[in-house]
Amino acid sequence: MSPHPQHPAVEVSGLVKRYGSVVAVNGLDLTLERGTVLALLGPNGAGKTTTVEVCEGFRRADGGQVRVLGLDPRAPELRPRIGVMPQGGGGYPGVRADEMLRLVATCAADPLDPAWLLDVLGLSGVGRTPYKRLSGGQQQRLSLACALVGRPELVFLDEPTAGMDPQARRVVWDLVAALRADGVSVLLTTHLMDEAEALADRVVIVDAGRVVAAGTPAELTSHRTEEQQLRFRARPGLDLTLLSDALPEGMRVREATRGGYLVQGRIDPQVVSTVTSWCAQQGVLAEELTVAKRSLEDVFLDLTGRELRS
Ligand SMILES: Nc1ncnc2c1ncn2[C@@H]1O[C@H](COP(=O)(O)OP(=O)(O)OP(=O)(O)O)[C@@H](O)[C@H]1O
Repeated sequence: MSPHPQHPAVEVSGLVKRYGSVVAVNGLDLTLERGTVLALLGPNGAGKTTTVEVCEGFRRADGGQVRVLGLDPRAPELRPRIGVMPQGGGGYPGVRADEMLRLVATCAADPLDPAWLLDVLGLSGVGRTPYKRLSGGQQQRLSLACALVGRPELVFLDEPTAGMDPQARRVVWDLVAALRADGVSVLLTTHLMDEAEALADRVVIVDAGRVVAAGTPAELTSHRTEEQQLRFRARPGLDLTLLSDALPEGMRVREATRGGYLVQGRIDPQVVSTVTSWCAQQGVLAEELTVAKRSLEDVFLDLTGRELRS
């Protein structure tokens, strides 16, 4: 056995964080294994940023345990080993993009070449542009470059692709995949289900400061393996009582959006036939009929509800 067993990159247990009377994080547990990517998903105000900021050492926990690379998150020796991309940029308004990255690079023992990193992130053309004149997506990419230039073992990315166009998002996704391939551990927050599905080894869904589900994207979406969805479009307001009676017990049918119908349960060929025959009896053509398993977004909405958060 190794004399220095490797600790997980991040270990959080029973984390509690309050802001006055607001309980932002309420007994949250998560583990980020080394060399893997973990995505924290949750509605607005769920406590994702607060959790990440405690792990980064920027906020003090009110309760629970947090270890980062086996250390207290506020330990000074962690600074050169972690990279942080905060939500919403954080650069000095007048500093030029390349100056800012070079400045951060000087703090690292063995930094990446800033010019190369600017090029990888598609920022070479704006290297001389002051931070305040960069677009939101360019500021985000510069912030990511600053998080990575010191060759960290662990990076925290808070909504790394927020405000980016699809091309820039793709560059960031490729970069995160490359980091993982290099053995870097990544803890990211996102609202994008496709981002979590594409990048993360594990997804932790948080709501109201607590974990409501955790697993690989495949585990989360196949939690109820027999559960599938049949969707079709038809004229709005169809009376679904007869269809409901004709379907096997346990199947649910509803008009999920205006004219968009959803049948949930174990979808087999007989069910598809029942739905199309019923449509024929109603004299309607079922358009865009598809059968699919539950997506990560369906799991997320089932767990966290469909109403908007303030
Ligand atoms: N500095 C603060 N002072 C007071 N309350 C705060 C502060 N920061 C966050 N909160 C509150 O704590 C709760 C959790 O916020 P947090 O930013 O951690 O959530 P989040 O999941 O990151 O949300 P979002 O997806 O909108 O970024 C919210 O109710 C928020 O209003």
